[in-house]
Amino acid sequence: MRLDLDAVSVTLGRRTVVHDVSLTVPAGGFAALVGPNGSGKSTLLRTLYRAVRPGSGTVRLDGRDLWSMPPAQAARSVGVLMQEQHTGFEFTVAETVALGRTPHLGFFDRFRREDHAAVAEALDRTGLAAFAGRRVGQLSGGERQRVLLARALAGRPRLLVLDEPTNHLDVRHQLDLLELVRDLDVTVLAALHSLDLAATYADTVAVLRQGRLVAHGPAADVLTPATIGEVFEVDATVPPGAGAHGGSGLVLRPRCVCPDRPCHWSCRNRKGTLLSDAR
Ligand SMILES: Nc1ncnc2c1ncn2[C@@H]1O[C@H](COP(=O)(O)OP(=O)(O)OP(=O)(O)O)[C@@H](O)[C@H]1O
Repeated sequence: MRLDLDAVSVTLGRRTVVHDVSLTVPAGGFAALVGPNGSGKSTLLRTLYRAVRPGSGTVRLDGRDLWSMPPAQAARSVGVLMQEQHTGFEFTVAETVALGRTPHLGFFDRFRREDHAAVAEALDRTGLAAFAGRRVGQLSGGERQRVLLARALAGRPRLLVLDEPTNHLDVRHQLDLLELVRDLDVTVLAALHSLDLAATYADTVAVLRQGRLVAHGPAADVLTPATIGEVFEVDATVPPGAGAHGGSGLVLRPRCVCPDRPCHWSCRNRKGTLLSDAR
């Protein structure tokens, strides 16, 4: 399913936090969304699962306006793994994953064979089949994250929206999750904080800064020292040979931007100047 964002802007309260973002992810493509804290990644993703309506611009799935679709059709098309998503701790893993079938069921419908099959497949793909009868409240944070991914997959979405999906996961499970996502026959837009994971797994990387899209393209073109240094306000270098085995190859160090504007808290700490001294 092709995803097109066309000049999407979002205003929250009185502040416009996403400005005129246009980008396309082709059917089956995997785009990573990177940017500093507060740059608007989650807000942009929320427009894709109809949690926040754009103030202007359109979101289209295979050419159809997502916000004009019946809600159930939109819910069937888009699977979501949000940051800090809550689950009923008393439910078992299988019951939680089964909730992913809700958009496919009418109010009085019982589970059909295809619903059971979708749940079993999602449990299997995420390595949770052995956990099916465990209560979600008895799982670790990382295991719960996998349950939420399985719930999203159980809906057999055609667009998967992931907001920091590797939160809580150890390094092995971060790689497992992104390998799984990359190999799905699904279009993916994922906010990621790790530039290395974005470079390794995504087909393209979109960079947001203060709500504006500043670059979108293959990682090698986008994750350059100049762009990343400017957007994240860090010193970025690529040592010779770095990146040859995957990842961005970037080595990042904090940068002092004090001459341009009030001293950032981290460089103030490095210089040993306390906030109270600076006032
Ligand atoms: N409900 C809200 N009302 C007003 N402003 C909000 C609201 N939610 C978020 N914001 C602001 O919108 C901006 C973008 O937030 P958003 O969560 O989209 O950023 P982000 O890039 O996902 O950040 P992070 O990397 O920290 O998760 C931030 O400045 C945030 O303070």
